[in-house]
Amino acid sequence: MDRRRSILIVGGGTAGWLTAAYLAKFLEASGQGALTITVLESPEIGIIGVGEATFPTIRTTLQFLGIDEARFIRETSATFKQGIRFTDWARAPTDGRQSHFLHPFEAPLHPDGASLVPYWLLQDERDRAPFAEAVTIQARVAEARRAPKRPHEDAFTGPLSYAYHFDAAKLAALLTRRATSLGVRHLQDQVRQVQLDEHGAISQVVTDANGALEADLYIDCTGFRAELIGRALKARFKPVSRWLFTDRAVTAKVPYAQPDAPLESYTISTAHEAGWIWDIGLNGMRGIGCVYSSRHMSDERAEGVLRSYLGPDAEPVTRRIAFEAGYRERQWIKNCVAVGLSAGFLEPLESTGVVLIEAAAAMIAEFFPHNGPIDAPAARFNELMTARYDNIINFLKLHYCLSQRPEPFWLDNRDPASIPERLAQLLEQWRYRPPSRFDFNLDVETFAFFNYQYILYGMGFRTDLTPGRNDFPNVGAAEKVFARIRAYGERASQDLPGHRELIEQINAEAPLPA
Ligand SMILES: Cc1cc2nc3c(=O)[nH]c(=O)nc-3n(C[C@H](O)[C@H](O)[C@H](O)COP(=O)(O)OP(=O)(O)OC[C@H]3O[C@@H](n4cnc5c(N)ncnc54)[C@H](O)[C@@H]3O)c2cc1C
Repeated sequence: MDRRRSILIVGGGTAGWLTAAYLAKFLEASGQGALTITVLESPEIGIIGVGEATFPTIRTTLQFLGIDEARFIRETSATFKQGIRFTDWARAPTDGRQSHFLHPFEAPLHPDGASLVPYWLLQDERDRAPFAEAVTIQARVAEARRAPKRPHEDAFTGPLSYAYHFDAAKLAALLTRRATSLGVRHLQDQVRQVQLDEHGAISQVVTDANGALEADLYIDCTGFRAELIGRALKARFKPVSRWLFTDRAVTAKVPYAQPDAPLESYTISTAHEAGWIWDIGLNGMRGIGCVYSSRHMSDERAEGVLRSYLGPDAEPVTRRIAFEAGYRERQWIKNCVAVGLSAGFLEPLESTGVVLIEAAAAMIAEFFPHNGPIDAPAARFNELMTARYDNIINFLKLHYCLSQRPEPFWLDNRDPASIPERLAQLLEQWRYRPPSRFDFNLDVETFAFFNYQYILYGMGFRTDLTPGRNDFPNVGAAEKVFARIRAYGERASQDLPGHRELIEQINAEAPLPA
């Protein structure tokens, strides 16, 4: 067959434009430029416009797309993200005293192939350094409000791993420009009807202004509306609310109190009685959202929790978003594949929405059948994506089920019946040994063993190695490495530029020609 195959992407949020740009670039990069790709989006419906925090994979994706890092930072009001700081998750504040721990992106230092983790576990709990601070210099650097890189360093790389916080609407606009420059066709229109053929595949989508449109592959990026995969093809949605309870968010954007207010290079996640609050420092604005379980908290109470977090002087315009935690087990059916919120959404914790889009886009690009049945990759795609969702559920649940907070939401989260079986098995094993890379199948994981270690030991989980203490004889050598991490961390906190300073410097540079 020498006819060019065509792809119609319905939806122009992060999912639609990232997938479009990725496919266009991949096909160009691999010299197979024989496809037509169209994005159809409805300006009336608009995009969800949340999703401001990302995971380090985004650097590789943006670099692959050929987007200049400085331009990306300027055009999306982006800041650097070195991890997440969890406040009041392990226990509720007492007498106003809060507890916190950091989940940094940088893996624990692993000198000469030997893990430091057993040696940290065997230290005296009463006076050892917090886990993240003991095993990586990134904790000190982030807490000192330093950037993960210096201005002269190459794009998308630096001494420390990082992702970004950005304005989601501005990212969609930037991706639109990039995708169209790669040859993606852009239609602004609304799909009113999706027609199926006698085999149950999509035969055409009917739009207001462009009539009926046909393609070989339809990519559903219509967000929670799931117009193609859900409404037309009736792909079953698998709710996961028995494990993950949050289902609402009330969000606000607020200006900084002063132009030189501290700019954190981590997402602040503060637990409350029935969920948590995200606080994301963008350039010029803070994005804040209160995530909660409607079974445990009313909408009015959630708004009150958000307002008291913001303080008496803030007058935010708030927005309420309802979601149902879950995903579609069949995300690729016949000639339709879903990417983004139409495929599933768990909750905002640990910023997995955009990572799942990146994973799906990369898989569609590599699997794309240039000839033969268009649904040939469907079974494998569905297997890999659902495994990814299931594994993320385990990681998210870990944050909730280890908490010692006393409120009903947190007690319900500790109920063994609410803990997925695989996670319960792992937790049992981790009482006797720390998480290992062999616990996970990396092809279908978003989070590695060390991400689990940061959460476990940040939350105060105990892995008891004391009966086998003699199996870890290199205490002296380990202590020297801990001291080196401390010293390097202090030096890096002096040497690296301030986070706000670096963001301001990048924004002050002359923009590149378009
Ligand atoms: C409260 C909340 C917080 C989140 N926080 C994060 C986070 O911090 N990090 C992260 O990675 N992810 C986060 N996410 C997920 C993230 O927002 C999404 O993964 C991401 O924005 C992608 O959305 P989307 O493109 O699938 O959908 P949308 O942005 O909703 O886009 C849907 C598109 O489809 C179009 N459309 C719909 N129906 C039609 C039709 N009939 N005809 C034509 N066009 C149509 C719309 O116009 C729009 O262009 C969060 C999600 C929620 C709900």
